[in-house]
Amino acid sequence: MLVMGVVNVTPDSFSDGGLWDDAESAIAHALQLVDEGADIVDVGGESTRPGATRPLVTDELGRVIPVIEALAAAGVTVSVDTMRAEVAERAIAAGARIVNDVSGGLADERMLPVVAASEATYVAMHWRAHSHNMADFAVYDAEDGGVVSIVHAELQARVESIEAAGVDRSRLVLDPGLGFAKKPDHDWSLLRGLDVLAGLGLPLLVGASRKSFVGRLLGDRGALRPPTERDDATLAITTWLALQPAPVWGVRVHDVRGTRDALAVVDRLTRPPLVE
Ligand SMILES: Nc1nc2ncc(COP(=O)(O)O)nc2c(=O)[nH]1
Repeated sequence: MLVMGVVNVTPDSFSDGGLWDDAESAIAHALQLVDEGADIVDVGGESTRPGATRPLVTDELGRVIPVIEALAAAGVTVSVDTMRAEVAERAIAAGARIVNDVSGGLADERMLPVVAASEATYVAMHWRAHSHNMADFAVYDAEDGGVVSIVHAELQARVESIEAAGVDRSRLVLDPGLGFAKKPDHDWSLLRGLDVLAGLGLPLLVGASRKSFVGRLLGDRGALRPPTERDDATLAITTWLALQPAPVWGVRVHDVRGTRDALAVVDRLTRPPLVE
């Protein structure tokens, strides 16, 4: 299971906005995550939390490109977290080897041609435009099999479009998009239904870290547990994922050190004994 560390170079991300919205501190934080055991660093310049105002492309580029250049030059495997083709293109040129597109190619019609023209790995996440329209959620409950079967079908459709655009499936990773156009119950159902999504035959990336469905579980009297106090519960999810018969390709996390600790424990307890 790969560990993808999150570096949001944004002033307004939901869990760590503004902590390192300048290149120098973002680079330092990313290198620290690598020291703590991150296999990949995911650099994002646009907050995806509900209601966030979109930065200009120039602002998003200004945030992520200097960070990606420095990290790639330092030998770090970098993914760029962007919905914009221009940002993906410039990030690949700067050394990013993965394009992490929360829209799965739906937000920018130029994205798939850009990815097709590259050798980058493409993470396509399940997403719905205008995903915070409450009406979107009802459909998950209306149909039998619920959210898992609908996300499976919608991801399958994305895979077909992505392949048709010339991106070989060997470069594809899928992601259920926890917290995007879903209610908390849907997120928990998707975690429990990852084996169904694995039936798509592609690696899965899971981004549960600090998400609001975790905050709601831990909160009391209706209040959400604050994002920075959700890491322990996130580790429990990561541990549970690592114990599944077919563990996912990777987890996208803020707490890399804790994740590595949890995976070390799982490995020690599940590793076949050298001698009986
Ligand atoms: N592939 C993928 N990318 C993502 N990017 C941002 C966020 C929002 O969380 P953040 O604000 O902590 O980055 N979540 C995901 C996710 O779940 N999967």
